[in-house]
Amino acid sequence: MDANVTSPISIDAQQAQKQSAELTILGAGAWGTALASLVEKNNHTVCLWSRSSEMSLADAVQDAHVILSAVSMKGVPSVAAQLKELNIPPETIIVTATKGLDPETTRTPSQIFHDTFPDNPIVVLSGPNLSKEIDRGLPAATVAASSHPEAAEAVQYLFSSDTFRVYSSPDPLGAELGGTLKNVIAIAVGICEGLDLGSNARSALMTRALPEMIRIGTHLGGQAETFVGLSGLGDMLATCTSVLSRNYRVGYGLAQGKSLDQILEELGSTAEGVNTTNVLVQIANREGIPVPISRQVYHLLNGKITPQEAVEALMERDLKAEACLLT
Ligand SMILES: NC(=O)C1=CN([C@@H]2O[C@H](COP(=O)(O)OP(=O)(O)OC[C@H]3O[C@@H](n4cnc5c(N)ncnc54)[C@H](O)[C@@H]3O)[C@@H](O)[C@H]2O)C=CC1
Ligand SMILES: O=C(CO)COP(=O)(O)O
Repeated sequence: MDANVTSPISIDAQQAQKQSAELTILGAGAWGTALASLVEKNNHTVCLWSRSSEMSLADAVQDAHVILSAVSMKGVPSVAAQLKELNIPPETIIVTATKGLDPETTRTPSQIFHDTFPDNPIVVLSGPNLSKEIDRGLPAATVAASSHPEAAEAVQYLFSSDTFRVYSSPDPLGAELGGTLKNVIAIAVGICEGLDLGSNARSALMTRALPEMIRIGTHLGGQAETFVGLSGLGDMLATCTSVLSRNYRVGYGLAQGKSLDQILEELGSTAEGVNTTNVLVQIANREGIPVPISRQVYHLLNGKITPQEAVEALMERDLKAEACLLT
């Protein structure tokens, strides 16, 4: 269900149509709605569009200087394709806030937007940003990353406030992959917590997950240092330690013996880590990248092993030197 049905900021479609919108947000779910509130707080004009809006997509984006996509991964290819039909000017900044991988092509959302709009500046907005905390006005920080520094800066100023601190970065792919890959790790840590394996196990899991994220993230084009920043380690810490995280709750539910279908129905909202795990393992198999933690999550999500067997498989791997971050 779209969160705009019960949204605290309800933007009348016809009124929004008449306004000159600086920013149009596509996707009125939990994250799109929270982002719209942040921008409204800064006195910018924002138009919040969803596929169930009365307003057409063409009307929603016609005056936008910045278009931000906060739809879940499964909606990104079609939203990009619909936008493509609308002759978006090349100076319009396109921001993506989705954390996922396309199952058809294994591309990230920023890669999809870049391929669709090669002349537009693309910015990734990603960080430790649980929307329920943002909705409460609690302090948070995030990253606006782009290979166009002036576009990253524009997005930085659009969203920054006394409760939301935005850092810029020149590494969009690294920022995006950090936010995406940590969802798989949040499922793993949720399992660990659901099994009540203790603080030592949780610490070991999160620490060893970081080189796994860096290994795959750098292979796909991200910069290693980005993964130890807010959009990587920072987001992993937030998501793996909070019951507000839907991905964590997927893992927790699995450890309690619930079926994936039951967990997702109870969540009633997007948990991108499920799809991301499947795509990630597809990439790892294709490219020969070791992803031991993600692989156990994959087996578990696909009903091939029990949570206990996943733990045993990780503990019984060949012994090795801890060595550097990338091994
Ligand atoms: N909720 C959060 O705390 C945060 C979420 N994110 C990411 O933002 C994305 C969206 O998450 P939420 O808003 O939480 O999910 P949600 O489940 O609340 O909302 C998903 C939105 O995507 C839209 N959508 C899905 N398929 C579509 C399609 N084919 N065409 C148009 N719209 C479509 C839905 O209508 C809905 O508005 C996810 O990738 C998530 O990982 C990122 C940071 C924080
Ligand atoms: O990405 C998020 C926080 O940064 C949201 O996490 P969940 O999708 O697991 O709720």
